[in-house]
Amino acid sequence: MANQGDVKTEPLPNTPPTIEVERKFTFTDSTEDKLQEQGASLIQQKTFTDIYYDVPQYSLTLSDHWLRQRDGVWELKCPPENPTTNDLSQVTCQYAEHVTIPEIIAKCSAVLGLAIPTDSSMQEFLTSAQCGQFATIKTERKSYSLNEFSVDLDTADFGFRVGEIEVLVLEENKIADALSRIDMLAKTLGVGESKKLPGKLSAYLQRFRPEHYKTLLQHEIIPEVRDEHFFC
Ligand SMILES: Cc1ncc(C[n+]2csc(CCOP(=O)(O)OP(=O)(O)OP(=O)(O)O)c2C)c(N)n1
Ligand SMILES: [Mg+2]
Repeated sequence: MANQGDVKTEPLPNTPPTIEVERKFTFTDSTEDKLQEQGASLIQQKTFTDIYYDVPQYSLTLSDHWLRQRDGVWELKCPPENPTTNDLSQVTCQYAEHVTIPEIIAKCSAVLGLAIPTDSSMQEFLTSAQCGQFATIKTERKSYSLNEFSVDLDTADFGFRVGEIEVLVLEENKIADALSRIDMLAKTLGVGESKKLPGKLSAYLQRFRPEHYKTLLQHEIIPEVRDEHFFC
């Protein structure tokens, strides 16, 4: 995660992308007790709003590129250059997170096959690419810290709840190790599901953008969302 604090600062140029290795899980009231038993401390409780963007043909999300503004700050989550593939990558996600505008424009333009100058503003990029908003999600997040892990318990405004264990790594050769450490913690917390769980955006699309959801599901970009994933 990047730039989620209350103070919005422009990221420094040439900030290397961090790689987020994360695993989603379904949480219950007892999850917080288990976290605290393991020595986790509640470090933050906050609310934020994400606005996601794509072109009408869904080209960005079909390429697993997730362009959003979180409380007004631009972020792009996309696959790392060299993702790790092993058994644990079936239940865990790896994303590079870009936060500098030139990088975001370069990555998105490449996916869209457009030559948009990287010194454009985001507004110029959106107009040239015909890119618009497709989802707005308000999340209440409780963040726990446990050793190198960050554990987020998210409740979205449309009745969807999901937990995430996350480790940030700076180099791709550290991904495999992060995957197995996340797996150990998931088992300790009793949340070691055997397949990927959908996140908030997948659930949002299933409920509010069925055409977009069906297209991403058919291309195996997102996992299937079932009714039991919602709590109201
Ligand atoms: C299990 C799974 N869910 C969603 C996707 C598609 N997808 C990938 S990124 C992505 C964008 C949303 O990322 P996510 O981590 O679910 O949101 P959030 O927790 O609010 O952001 P954070 O604070 O962690 O930055 C999507 C839909 C996928 N490939 N696999
Ligand atoms: Mg996440």
